[in-house]
Amino acid sequence: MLNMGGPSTVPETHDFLKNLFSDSDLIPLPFQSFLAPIIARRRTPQIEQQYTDIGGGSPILRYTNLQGERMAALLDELSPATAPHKHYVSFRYARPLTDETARQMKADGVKRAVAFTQYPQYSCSTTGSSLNELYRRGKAGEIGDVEWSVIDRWGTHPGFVEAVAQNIERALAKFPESTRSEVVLLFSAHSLPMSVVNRGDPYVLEVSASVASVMERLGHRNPYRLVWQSQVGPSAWMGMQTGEALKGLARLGRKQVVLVPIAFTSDHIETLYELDLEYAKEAREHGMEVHRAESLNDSPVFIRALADIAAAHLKDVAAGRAGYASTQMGLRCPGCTNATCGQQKGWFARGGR
Ligand SMILES: C=CC1=C(C)c2cc3[nH]c(cc4nc(cc5[nH]c(cc1n2)c(C)c5CCC(=O)O)C(CCC(=O)O)=C4C)c(C)c3C=C
Ligand code: FES
Ligand SMILES: [Fe+2]
Repeated sequence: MLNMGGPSTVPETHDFLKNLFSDSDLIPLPFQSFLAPIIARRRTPQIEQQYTDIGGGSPILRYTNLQGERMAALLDELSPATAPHKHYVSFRYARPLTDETARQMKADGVKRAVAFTQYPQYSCSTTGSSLNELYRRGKAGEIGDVEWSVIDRWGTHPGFVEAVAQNIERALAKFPESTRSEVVLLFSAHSLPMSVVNRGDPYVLEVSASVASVMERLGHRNPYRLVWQSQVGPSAWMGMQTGEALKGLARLGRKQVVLVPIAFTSDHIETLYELDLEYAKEAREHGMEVHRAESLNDSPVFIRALADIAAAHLKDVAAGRAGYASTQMGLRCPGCTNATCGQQKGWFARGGR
């Protein structure tokens, strides 16, 4: 289960940020190994405060383990031919990091594994970075003799769409029935720098496809927009920004809003801090009524979807109906200049050999 991870406790924040700013697949910096620790240290106090404000750390490891355990149990029923199943967590910036998981898998003698991204939509800055790291460890022999396949995206899977839709319906139910159909659904995803969008990264398109699927499932009973949050630094990022959108809606007199996190499956500072504590509070000051759809977290509908996605994948690969990775994963961004992307894709297409 691949994801970025988050500091489980506040004192882990610095290492998390240092790993994040050291990742040239996410943030290419000149003199990266020199600059990353400096930027991380400068940013640590502010981010530590945010993790303190949301209860002392990121819940992502707890939720990922819970999702993984329940998914594996369901998989034993859905796919007895490949049982028993076991989940491992591999985070890009927080423990358990890929090298730690690699050692564990090697010690356990794992022979067959699925690299299952936990980002619903594909970006080279997120899933791509995790796969590049896994490829480097695998190629160096750190994981042992494993046959790999990849689940690289699932942003329009009906089970995922259903789980998001149900959480939106629960948030909508908090509004009075008389005005409920006027509530604006504001889907919010982590933004991307325009430099990444403009090299042909698929994320913006895939997040849009998720939103379209969820709206279809909801029967288009409410107006909606997709907006983008959490940009960092001075460069141009994909917009419109979530905070600006809320202000604009207030100005237009559209004062009832459901905020929907659509690109991350468990709670993190971006939902709990940015959406709940910053934006929703500010919006209420503008006289708005804002409710947030819950993150998927331990949603049984979502966990069932994870198991369905994995079961279908295992069946397809075993039957030779699909390669080790999707056809979409085989295509590099037309503007990609990162040689590792090409090597990684070739390696996974051969089952990690
Ligand atoms: C799936 C969504 C995400 C994409 C796409 C993404 C791209 C991206 N992010 C940065 C820079 C930073 N991201 C930071 C934190 C962070 N990012 C995501 C998700 C996506 N990022 C999450 C869920 C989190 C937070 C973890 C949490 O617990 O909340 C940070 C660190 C925090 C900070 O310093 O503000 C940075 C920096 C870039 C440059 C990028 C695309 C290239
Ligand atoms: S940046 Fe997208 S494939 Fe390399
Ligand atoms: Fe980010």
